[in-house]
Amino acid sequence: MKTVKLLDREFRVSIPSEDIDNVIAEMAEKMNKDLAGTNPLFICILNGSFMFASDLMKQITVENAQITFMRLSSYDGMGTTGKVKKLMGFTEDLKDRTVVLLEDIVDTGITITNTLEQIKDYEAKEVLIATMLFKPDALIRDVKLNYVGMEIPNDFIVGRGLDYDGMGRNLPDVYTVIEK
Ligand SMILES: O=P(O)(O)OC[C@H]1O[C@H](OP(=O)(O)OP(=O)(O)O)[C@H](O)[C@@H]1O
Ligand code: HPA
Repeated sequence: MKTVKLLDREFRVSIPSEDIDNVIAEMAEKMNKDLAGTNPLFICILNGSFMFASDLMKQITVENAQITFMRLSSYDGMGTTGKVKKLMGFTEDLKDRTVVLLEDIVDTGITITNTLEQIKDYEAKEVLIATMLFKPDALIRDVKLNYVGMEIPNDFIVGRGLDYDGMGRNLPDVYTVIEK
């Protein structure tokens, strides 16, 4: 079993990199069809989404697609603080645009619903949500996800952009914590 130690915790591979590559390719294919002619603005929610956004955007062929970034943070160690801090905003005008929020993971749903709230006043034409991973059993907010790469169990994971106290974002595979 492939494992990795990060700080005080051990993790085991739970989703190989190729499986994630495949679901991202499927998401891109679907978006290329759905979003044709919309001049979409993708918003990558940093930090965790940097790798997903990069892998996805290389496969987006929609004409006039754009990407921008915002940085939010709510996790401390392995748990949500329940409070979403905005650390960096964006300057683009969203008015009358098709906006696609890019998330590495929707877990409790607190971050994504908070983001929707934050951009409500920008009067986008529509706001779609694309997430690489989704934990349905952890969700405590009512939110519609338009593109979901993979549904996963409610366990703490790292890799592919996701971190444990800043560690493990660079791992291409996804790892699940081994409970002590
Ligand atoms: O659905 P939720 O329970 O809100 O969890 C999802 C959010 O948690 C992570 O961000 P985090 O706050 O850890 O910041 P990071 O992206 O910088 O790691 C992840 O990137 C999502 O944005
Ligand atoms: O399982 C997770 N791992 C790392 N970061 C996260 N942010 C939400 N859920 C997770």
